[in-house]
Amino acid sequence: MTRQFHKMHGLGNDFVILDGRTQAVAMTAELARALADRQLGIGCDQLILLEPSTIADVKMRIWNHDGGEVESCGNASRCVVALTGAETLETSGGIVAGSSKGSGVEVDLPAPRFGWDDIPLSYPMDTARLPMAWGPLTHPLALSVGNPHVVFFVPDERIIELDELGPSIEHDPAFPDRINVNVAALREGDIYLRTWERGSGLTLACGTGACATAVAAIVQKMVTSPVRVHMRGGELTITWAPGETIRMQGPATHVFKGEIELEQFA
Ligand SMILES: N[C@@H](CCC[C@H](N)C(=O)O)C(=O)O
Repeated sequence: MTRQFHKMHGLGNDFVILDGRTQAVAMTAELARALADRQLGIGCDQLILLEPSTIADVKMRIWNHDGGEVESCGNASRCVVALTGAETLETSGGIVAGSSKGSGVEVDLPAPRFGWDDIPLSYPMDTARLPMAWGPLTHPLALSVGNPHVVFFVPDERIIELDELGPSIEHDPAFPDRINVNVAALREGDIYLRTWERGSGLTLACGTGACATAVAAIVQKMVTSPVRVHMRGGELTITWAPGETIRMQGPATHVFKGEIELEQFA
């Protein structure tokens, strides 16, 4: 039996979106991994499944490239708002509000939490194991914007070998559920960001990473809100003040829709 899917991206962070409200989709880690596979499946950073919700317009479930189901996805939130016209999304990381604005989409993520449950406020970094390029690290902050992020401010994000150290920080015992790793530099009042994503590796953009990094910079008075966050796939504008939800503004692109036989992956 074929299922319809949509291929979308937010600044090159790409998604396969299946609507489980109109067709039966029983998602598993194995099936998500198979669909996300860029050689053997459709290919994406995250697999998104829409389901009915009793507390929002739609429930959005998210699986990373490795098949792990996670709490939140900023770029996908904009894509789902653009695709469905939903104004509220239920995620396991909290309720996301959104609306299409002109050529872009604006979403509000839940207010951030600094150091939560058993996550330290500041990552207990053994800086001795960091290459010199990481420079004199300012306060690496761990925070949740629905999903977990650690943010390092470095002299120049472009020279950081994130594919080397990203995995070891992602899997550090300090983060029992693993973590998304952000390295950012400040230039002319803007943030320049690269993210090693939990379960998906280096991506062209990370919406929740942009939100977490902007919040970490604002709370340490390194920038003022609203702030532009530049990533390899493009830029987002983040607006936040302590105690508030986090507003993210940026594009959502529909690439194509297709059909696929899920049973082939059984
Ligand atoms: N790319 C997404 C984040 C997707 C989930 C993240 N990798 C995690 O494991 O929490 C975004 O745009 O926020």
